[in-house]
Amino acid sequence: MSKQQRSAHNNKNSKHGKAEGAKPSGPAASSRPKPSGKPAYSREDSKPATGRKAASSKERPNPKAGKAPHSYNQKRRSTSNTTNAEELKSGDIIIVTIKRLGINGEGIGYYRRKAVFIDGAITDEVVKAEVQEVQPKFIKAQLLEVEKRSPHRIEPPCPVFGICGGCQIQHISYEGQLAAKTDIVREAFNRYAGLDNLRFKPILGMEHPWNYRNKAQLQLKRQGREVIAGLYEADSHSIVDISGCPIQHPKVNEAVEKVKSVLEELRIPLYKENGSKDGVRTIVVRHGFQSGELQVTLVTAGSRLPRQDDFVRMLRLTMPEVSGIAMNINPKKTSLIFGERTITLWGAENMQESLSDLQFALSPRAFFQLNPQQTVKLYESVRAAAGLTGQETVIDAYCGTGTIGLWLAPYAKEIRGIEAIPEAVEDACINAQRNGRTNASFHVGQAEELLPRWVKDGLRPDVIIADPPRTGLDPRFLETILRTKPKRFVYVSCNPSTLAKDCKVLLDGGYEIDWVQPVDMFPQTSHVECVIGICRDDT
Ligand SMILES: C[S@@+](CC[C@H](N)C(=O)[O-])C[C@H]1O[C@@H](n2cnc3c(N)ncnc32)[C@H](O)[C@@H]1O
Repeated sequence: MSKQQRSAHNNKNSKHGKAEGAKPSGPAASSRPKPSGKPAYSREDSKPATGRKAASSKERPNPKAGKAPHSYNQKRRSTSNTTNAEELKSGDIIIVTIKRLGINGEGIGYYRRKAVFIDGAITDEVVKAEVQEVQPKFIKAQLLEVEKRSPHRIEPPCPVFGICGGCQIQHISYEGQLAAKTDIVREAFNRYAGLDNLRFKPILGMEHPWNYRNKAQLQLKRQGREVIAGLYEADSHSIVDISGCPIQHPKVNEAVEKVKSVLEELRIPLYKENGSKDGVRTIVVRHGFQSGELQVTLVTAGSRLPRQDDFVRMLRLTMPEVSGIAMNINPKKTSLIFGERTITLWGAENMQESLSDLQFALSPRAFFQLNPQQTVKLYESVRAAAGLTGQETVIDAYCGTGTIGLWLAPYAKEIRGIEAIPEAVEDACINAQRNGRTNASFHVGQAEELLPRWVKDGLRPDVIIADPPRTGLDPRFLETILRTKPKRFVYVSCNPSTLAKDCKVLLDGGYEIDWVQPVDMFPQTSHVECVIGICRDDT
């Protein structure tokens, strides 16, 4: 695939760098559910969807204990279940039966028909909780004591669970987590698309649901001489040290420690240290599970890294397996981790990794699924949903480094990928060539702009696949699907709310959902990935 074959289009408004983790990032959709017969709530959409959230109170109970951190009797104001929900005040004590888990892993029950959100409570438990916030449509309460315990309640193994915002449901057995995630998806379709009879395939879980993350993306602070790398505590900007994080691969943890020690040793300034606007903001480490390679990227606020040569020399000595060291410059204060400019400080511009028998080049800013073991299951589900015969023209929208398109290329006539990040498209083109996928091309652009343009120029895709960030599909993209009427549409999503809302638009436009396949890409967190096969018969 030559560079000339790529589209020149490169829109400045791309959601660069938003894709970590849990495809991680970007706010969840802000639209509110329409009033229904059920008690309404919309908090799940008002929370930032970093995927790394937990209970918000400073005086947070440890959800594993099922006991209050302070005496419940001392705080008691009212345990009456006869108080009107409107009359409740902060500090009141209520007893709630938990009906299900919400999208952020919180227990949801009802008090006088008003939804109550309680972090750390589990479905079917009866809990005592202290009211923290009373809003017109919901109540937020803090777990004090578990009166009736779920058989799925377990001791969370991580010492910072409940403080670090990374995992939300370590206190639930893995079996319970899988069931809860399926319920979260069902509830989203029920609430946002009015569908309660969809065919759900059993969720695809992991045999060992730990050490699965191939990438760490950590904020930095200095404590004395020591550099601390971690995640933000939920609802705050205080950084929690996550050394030895049990969902990250040990090689990733080890690499983070080494980068920290070099930053410490060389006293390289961190962002905002001593009032400076320069310095290192974030460290990003990615590990190739198959290749064994390690890619280290420092995200800096300024365009110069103090003691850059010493940093490279020392890091290579400490970490001989490092394959590339890069610096990404992000001068702006936004929720995006990466800025637009990346400079290779040493080694390879992109890291090598493989999935099954496919080889991939990955540049620092390009998205790659965080859980390689589950990615193979995810992509096989996409293949099943696409129903290819070898004759189809397939659009791989939001294609990243071309992974889905290249997975499907042997089963289709032509693959055309669209991706907003130029480096990821360069990677995808290299990947197509390296894997001999001559029927695949990849193009820089916004999916909602490039697809309509291609359709205007006469393209009639048979199958469209979309794997957007958490924000879901742009209305222009949905409108193009409805106008173009591909036989099949495959939606890969990490946000059940936006997924269900977008599917509703397609269903109203004549499509039908074949099945829903939940895939657990992020064990111990409340996130759930889904592949949905959607089709129409009138084309
Ligand atoms: C969840 S990732 C999926 C990547 C790929 N399908 C995979 O499995 O690795 C979403 C991708 O969409 C890209 N993206 C975000 N907004 C976009 C837009 N409006 N148009 C095209 N690509 C976009 C991101 O850069 C990211 O690479």
